[in-house]
Amino acid sequence: MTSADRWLLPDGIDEVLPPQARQIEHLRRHLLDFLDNCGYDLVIPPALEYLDSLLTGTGKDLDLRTFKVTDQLSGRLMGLSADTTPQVARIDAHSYAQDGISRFSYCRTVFHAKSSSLLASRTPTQIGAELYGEAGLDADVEIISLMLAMLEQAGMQQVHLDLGNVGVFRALARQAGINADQQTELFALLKLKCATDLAVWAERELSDASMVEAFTLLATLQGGHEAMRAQFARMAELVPGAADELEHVMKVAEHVAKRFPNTSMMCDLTELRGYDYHTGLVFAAYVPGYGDAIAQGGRYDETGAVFGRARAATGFSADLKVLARLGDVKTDRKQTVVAPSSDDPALWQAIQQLRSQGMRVLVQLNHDAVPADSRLDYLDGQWQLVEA
Ligand SMILES: N[C@@H](Cc1c[nH]c[nH+]1)C(=O)O
Repeated sequence: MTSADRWLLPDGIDEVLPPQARQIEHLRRHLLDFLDNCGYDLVIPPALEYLDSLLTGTGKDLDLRTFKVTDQLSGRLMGLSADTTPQVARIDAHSYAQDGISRFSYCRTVFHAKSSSLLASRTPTQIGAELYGEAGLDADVEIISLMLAMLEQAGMQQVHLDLGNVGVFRALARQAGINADQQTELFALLKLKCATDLAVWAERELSDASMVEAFTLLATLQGGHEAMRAQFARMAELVPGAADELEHVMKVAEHVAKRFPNTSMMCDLTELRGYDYHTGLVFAAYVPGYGDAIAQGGRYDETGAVFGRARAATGFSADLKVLARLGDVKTDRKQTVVAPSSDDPALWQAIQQLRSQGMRVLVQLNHDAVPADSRLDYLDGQWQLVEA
């Protein structure tokens, strides 16, 4: 290993330097205060825990994304948390199981063995909120509104919202009786958003003509919610099990549009992004010039069940570092004071007092040229602030 190699960071792993680190920290405090003002209680789940508890009930995609290590103490396999949501679900179901509605927020580093996209860091700072105990429209509208309001607080402009519903796909798959392998193939085709390939697949794999029509229709369910009405109605006729979920997407879209008239919005039922644990309405926010979602979330009503308490659940997450970069957060420049190096206890007292008032005070060391707004000088028998 050459000395140059020793300083190499692994792919997708970054270090944050001044002044970006200060901006990120400023934004973290601001957004957590905002989430607190909205009634969300901060939780800090462990970064490392036994793999069983970390991955129980979450699905294969999170497993593939999780770094694994052996615990030298117990010999058991542990994992570095790749996503805070299942851990918060466990807190809600088990460690902090309250009656009624629970609201939690979080902000911490998570670790991805495999990054979620070419743009994404393998150590994102995941910030988000989760809401438990309410299955209805109000909870979905609350959490999407909270996500959009938080993005506003982070300085995001021209946010676009995508609404999808994995429940529609699941209801369709159930009715058509397709197996797990066929579902995987379908997922891949829907991700490519190629209606012709999907139609060919449906003709080949399905005998029931109404199911062929339903799958072909699914590939076209993308557009403004008003424009989608007729297609949604046809889909509900073909797949009665999806009718409630379709109606739900429409209602959520109407409510969110009233609160955020300037946010462009699109329903996209071909969008099956998200983790395996999502069960219903899913959503993602985008801004121009950035190819990935800047925040995403959805319903995951089943996750708490494996921890002993199935609860209605919805939430969202974002990467704080991405928000800080795209939102161009302005941090106030603190007034900087330079003080001489001296063992006078009165100088030490004066320095501490200025620091407690929020000023940045540096003690000048040898050859240290500090750009400062003012300096501490000994004048008329006391330490005084003088313009630099
Ligand atoms: N944790 C999910 C988003 C989410 C939060 N709550 C529900 N879903 C993600 O990072 O994609």
